[in-house]
Amino acid sequence: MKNPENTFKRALAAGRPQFGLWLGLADAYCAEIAAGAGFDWLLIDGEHAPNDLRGILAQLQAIAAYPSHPIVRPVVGDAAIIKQMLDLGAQTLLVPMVETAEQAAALVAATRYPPGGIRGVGSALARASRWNRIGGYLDEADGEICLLVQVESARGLDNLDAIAAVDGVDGVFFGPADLSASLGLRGQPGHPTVRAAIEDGIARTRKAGKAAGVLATDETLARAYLAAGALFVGVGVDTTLFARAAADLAARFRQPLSEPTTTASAPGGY
Ligand SMILES: O=C(O)C(=O)C[C@H](O)[C@@H](O)CO
Repeated sequence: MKNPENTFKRALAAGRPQFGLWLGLADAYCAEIAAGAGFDWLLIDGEHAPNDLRGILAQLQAIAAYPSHPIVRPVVGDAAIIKQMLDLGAQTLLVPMVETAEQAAALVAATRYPPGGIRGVGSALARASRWNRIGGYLDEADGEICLLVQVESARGLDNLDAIAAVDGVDGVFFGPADLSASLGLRGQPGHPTVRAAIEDGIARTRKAGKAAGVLATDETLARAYLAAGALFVGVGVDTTLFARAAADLAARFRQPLSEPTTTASAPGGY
C-alpha cells in the first residue's frame, strides 16, 4: 500500500486555485454530502465546531471516497493535538492564531518525525499509516504534510514576513472574523480596512513564495481575493448555508400564499 499523495499540497505548489467549504456541522453524514458537491477542499473545524477525535476520524473516513481534500483545523497549535490529528490521517492542517515565526517553526517541528521534528512515532496505531500497511510510511510522511498557519491578529500581520519565511510553512490563511476583531472592527470581516489588510497580506505571502488563503462567503469578495493572489479560498460554511436555506424555506410558507414571499436570512456567513 502506498502513502496517499497530498494532491492539495501539489495544487498549491503548482499555483492552481483551490476552492473550499468550511464544515462545522460536525457530522460524517453531512461531511459526505459536502464531499460529493465538488469542492477542492473541505475544512473539518476542530476550533469552533463541536468536533472531537472520533468525529474528525469519521469525517476523514467519509470524505476519503471523494476527490475533495480534507483539511483539519485543531483547536490550538499544540504538538500533542497535532500528533493526534496526523495519526488520524490528516495530511493538511490549518493551525489558528499564529503570531510569530518562532510559533510557526514549532508547528513545523510538530508535523515532522525526528530528526527533523518532534512528532511522536506510533504508526502501528495510526490510520495515517493504515496501521503500518503503508510500507515506508515513516520515511514518506513528512513530504506529504501541508502546514497552513492562520494569521488573524494585528501582531500576526506585523510578523507576517517572518512567519511566511519559515521553512515548512506551506501557506498562510487570513481569518477575517478574528482579524477584524483584532483590528477594532469586530463583526465586520468585510470592512474595507480588513479587506485591505488581507489583500496586503496575500501579496506579502505570495512574495515569500507561499500560498495565501482566506474565507469569504461573499462571492464578490472571494473573487477579489482570488484576483489579489489568494490560492485557497473558502467560499462557504455548511452551518450558515443550512441555517439560511432552512429559514428561507420556512419563511416562504409562513406567508399567506397570496402575499409575495419574503427572504429571511440567517446571521452573517462567518
Ligand atoms: O477568523 C476567521 O474568520 C476564521 O478563522 C474563520 C472562522 O473561524 C469562521 O469564520 C469560520 O466560519
